[in-house]
Amino acid sequence: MKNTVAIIGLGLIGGSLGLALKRGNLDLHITGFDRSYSSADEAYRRGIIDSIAPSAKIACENADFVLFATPVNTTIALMKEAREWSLKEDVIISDTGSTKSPIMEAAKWFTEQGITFIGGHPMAGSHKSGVAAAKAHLFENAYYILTPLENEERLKVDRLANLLTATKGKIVVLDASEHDRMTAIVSHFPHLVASSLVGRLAEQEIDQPFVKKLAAGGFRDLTRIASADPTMWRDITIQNQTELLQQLDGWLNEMNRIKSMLLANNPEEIFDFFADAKQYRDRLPSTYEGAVQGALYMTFDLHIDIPDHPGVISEITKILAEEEISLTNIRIVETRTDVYGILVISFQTADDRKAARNALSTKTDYSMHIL
Ligand SMILES: NC(=O)c1ccc[n+]([C@@H]2O[C@H](COP(=O)([O-])OP(=O)(O)OC[C@H]3O[C@@H](n4cnc5c(N)ncnc54)[C@H](O)[C@@H]3O)[C@@H](O)[C@H]2O)c1
Ligand SMILES: O=C(O)C(=O)C[C@]1(C(=O)O)C=C[C@@H](O)C=C1
Repeated sequence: MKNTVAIIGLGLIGGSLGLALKRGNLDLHITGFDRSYSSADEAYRRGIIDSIAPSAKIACENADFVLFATPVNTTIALMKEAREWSLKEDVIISDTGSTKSPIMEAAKWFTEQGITFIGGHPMAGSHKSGVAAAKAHLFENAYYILTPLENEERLKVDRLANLLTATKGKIVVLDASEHDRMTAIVSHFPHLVASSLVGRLAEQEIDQPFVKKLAAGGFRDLTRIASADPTMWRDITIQNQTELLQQLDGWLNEMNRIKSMLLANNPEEIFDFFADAKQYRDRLPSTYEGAVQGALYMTFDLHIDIPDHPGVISEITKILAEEEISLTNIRIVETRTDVYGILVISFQTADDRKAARNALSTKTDYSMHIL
């Protein structure tokens, strides 16, 4: 008999999970519920789910796997409602939330009843939200973190991991509090900084209306994530308050250090500050090898969001050849940075890159990004 998977919340992440599970060709029936009927309907029409459930309760009561993909405070509220539901005895419940400790705290009730809840968090996403942005390959090569409670049976974790192999993510098991401490520095705190930088620009614009027109590559790269969904980030910020306060203290110390550096205006000290950051940043595992060139050799990179199959590269290079656009480098990125693109093509000029982007957007459906 087919296993039934219930996905609650059919936005970017729930939709992408549904697509990945479908692509995995597992013998599954996927049912979905979203409080927005139009999202559920779109998910059904795109083949992300096989049926629309009339409520979260009905979706979950028939399910072998439940995946909550709602904003994290909503997930906790739904987990509380689920205490009244008649779930299957051997159901495995998981979530996709960006925070884990409060969710695993709420999960203890399920464990006490003999019901399995294993926290989950795919470390890939976007500033875009909603089912329209869902992609089957969103999680490919990304870390997919699982946070089982201490006494969780290994077999249950394996069953969930087995289901999630369809995402082609790299499954790792972490302790929930360790997870929250790490995501605070690599994801949650940067989000606060990005949004506050945007706030600073908005403030300055009052006196200098022209300033926002000057916000070019640097500002845009650094603040892309500030365009993400405020409900999702409100909930993450509330749930990871303690770690964020720790990060903020560290940041304030760092800003004071920078202030002293600016006051001293010592060229060597300022050079070392930038050089140390560059050295570390260039060595991050997600930094594209070869993307950082010497100052005399500038390249124009196009990041293309592609599924993981070999024909794609020849399809793309064929289009570029037909258009007589030369490329200087092409590489596949094993791990991602802040987009889900995995193919990076470099061009000698901005015009070549523009022409390539135009040609590829006419002839393919792949999303493209210039970082
Ligand atoms: N966006 C990312 O980059 C990203 C990455 C990894 C994990 N996450 C986590 O995944 C979860 C979902 O994020 P997303 O980006 O898919 O958000 P999203 O806004 O794209 O989707 C959330 C969906 O949940 C639905 N929803 C809200 N309340 C509901 C309720 N009570 N019942 C049923 N449906 C409800 C919304 O209508 C929406 O369709 C969040 O917990 C987030 O922290 C997000
Ligand atoms: O790429 C982005 O826009 C994201 O914000 C994705 C991102 C991240 O911070 O890396 C955001 C939240 C998730 O929990 C995981 C991934």
